[in-house]
Amino acid sequence: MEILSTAQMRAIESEAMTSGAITGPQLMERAGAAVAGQIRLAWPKAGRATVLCGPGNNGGDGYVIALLLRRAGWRVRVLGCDGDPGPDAAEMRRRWRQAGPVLPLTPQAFLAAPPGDICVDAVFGTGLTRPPAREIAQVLALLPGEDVVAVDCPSGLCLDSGVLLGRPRAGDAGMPRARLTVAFDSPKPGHLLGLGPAVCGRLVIADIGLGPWRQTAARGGPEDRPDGRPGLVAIAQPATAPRDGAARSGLRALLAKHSPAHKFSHGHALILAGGVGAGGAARLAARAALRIGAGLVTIGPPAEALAEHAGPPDALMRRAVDAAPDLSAMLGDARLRAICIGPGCGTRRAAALLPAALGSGRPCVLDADALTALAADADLAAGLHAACVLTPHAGEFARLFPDLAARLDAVPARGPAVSRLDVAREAAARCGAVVLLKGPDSVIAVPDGRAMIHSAVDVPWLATAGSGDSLAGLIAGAMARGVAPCDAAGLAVILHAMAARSIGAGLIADDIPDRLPAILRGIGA
Ligand SMILES: NC(=O)C1=CN([C@@H]2O[C@H](COP(=O)(O)OP(=O)(O)OC[C@H]3O[C@@H](n4cnc5c(N)ncnc54)[C@H](OP(=O)(O)O)[C@@H]3O)[C@@H](O)[C@H]2O)[C@@H](O)CC1
Ligand SMILES: Nc1ncnc2c1ncn2[C@@H]1O[C@H](COP(=O)(O)OP(=O)(O)O)[C@@H](O)[C@H]1O
Ligand SMILES: [K+]
Repeated sequence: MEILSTAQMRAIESEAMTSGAITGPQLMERAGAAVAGQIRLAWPKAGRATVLCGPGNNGGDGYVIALLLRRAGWRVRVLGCDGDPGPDAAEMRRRWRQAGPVLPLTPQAFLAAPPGDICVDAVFGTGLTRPPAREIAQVLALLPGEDVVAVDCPSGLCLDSGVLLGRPRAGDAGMPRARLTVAFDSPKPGHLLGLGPAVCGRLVIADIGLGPWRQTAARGGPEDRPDGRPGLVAIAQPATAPRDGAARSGLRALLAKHSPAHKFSHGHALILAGGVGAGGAARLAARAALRIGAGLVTIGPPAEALAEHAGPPDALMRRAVDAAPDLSAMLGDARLRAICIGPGCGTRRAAALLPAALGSGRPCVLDADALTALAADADLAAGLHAACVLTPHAGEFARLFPDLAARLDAVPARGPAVSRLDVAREAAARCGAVVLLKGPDSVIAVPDGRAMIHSAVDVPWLATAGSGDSLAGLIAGAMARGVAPCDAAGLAVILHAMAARSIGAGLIADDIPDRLPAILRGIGA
């Protein structure tokens, strides 16, 4: 599935209307009908609804919804803004007024009667530019506790970033929480990033017939994009991937093994390990690299720690890597196709080995201590190249790119707010490598501007020691198999979350690699 920025969405909408194939009011009718249809599915018995209509087209959708619910037997109360909402929304408001009044959008009017079974939040959508203020803010503050259906998004959420404008990014006190959000055509970044998933509740993406224009836009080069970004942002969402035929076949294509290949055709991955007592992280990575199908996996600790790796899996090869010359000698074998450096490695060891690893030009995952080493030494960062995948969590990202992290931390006063997508893209462009910014909302960014968002908010058990190590191993294993760095990162985050989801509560990082055979079987790989 693809996601669109709000600028891209507006451009596609305007292209559709300019084509003459569809008018603004028709699009609004489709949007309103989609929301009303979802409400009737979720609440089959007609009840009472309060519909809050804002000053723009989101409000216009609200008037359509009000009218359709009323026709379906609901008792509907509408609170709306004065002023000119634009021609399409004005037409919908006029149609509603033939059926009922528009009360002022004030806390007094809202509290004058019970809100009913549901409140429809059609105040702000993609056009939010600043934090809701005054009476509108007061009304929105009354919504928590009600059953809210949000049109496009809960009002106040910046759909480009997933932050609530005017509020600290982490704070969620009193934030709006919809039970259901119906958005149009494609998800926006804010549905998946930051607080988006928590405030949107169940997200339904409604098709309103813009597909042909979206596809035209998707073919355009960077210069064609309204926000100057190349192409559209691809989304990898594990919750939909297993059911989505195209996504499944995409995963299958990356994972398939064909006869008559031999083990070296599936690549050899080297997982560099740390010193005595620090081998667990690298072993988790190595196990994951084996499970994702690398033909061979070698773990490379210093000689003094080699004995620690004598236990299973027996499939794992061991070879001492004491210093950079040992690594360079190993990398003389062209069959060694990918390197993973960082998990449990120790910062000094990572710093010592990185020049040889990066200088080889081999696909390379840099995680944990390798990222810390990188942050401390600009010369090391100069060796990064397009086949490198950096896998920082938020803390490591802040060490590597303190200025970008500071922009992300600032309280967003205006929309669109800076997003994790923006900073990951900037970081990738700056360092010339793939950046996987980890978290419940992981972002994968490629130096040319392509990006993916992967939401794993439903698997909080992934936040456990060693989980990132297994992810790094999955990426290294996939790259050893010849999967492109960006695809390897995307594939790995999907499989990682699918494995975690299938384990559920009680998950520890050791379980993740061992769950892969079942997951791969399910995909049909
Ligand atoms: N794109 C599509 O394909 C389709 C889109 N559709 C619908 O249109 C929605 C987008 O409509 P929209 O562009 O009119 O913006 P919307 O979110 O209604 O609000 C913006 C208005 O509020 C204002 N404003 C902003 N912030 C404010 C604040 N804090 N406090 C007060 N005012 C504030 C802002 O004006 P400003 O003051 O910034 O100049 C503007 O007037 C979209 O979410 C979807 O529901 C569907 O109908 C059909 C298909
Ligand atoms: N709340 C969360 N929900 C879902 N996934 C998460 C959450 N927090 C972290 N993750 C994922 O778990 C992994 C944790 O990696 P990391 O922070 O490097 O852990 P470690 O260093 O202990 O291995 C990453 O893949 C990250 O995307
Ligand atoms: K809304």
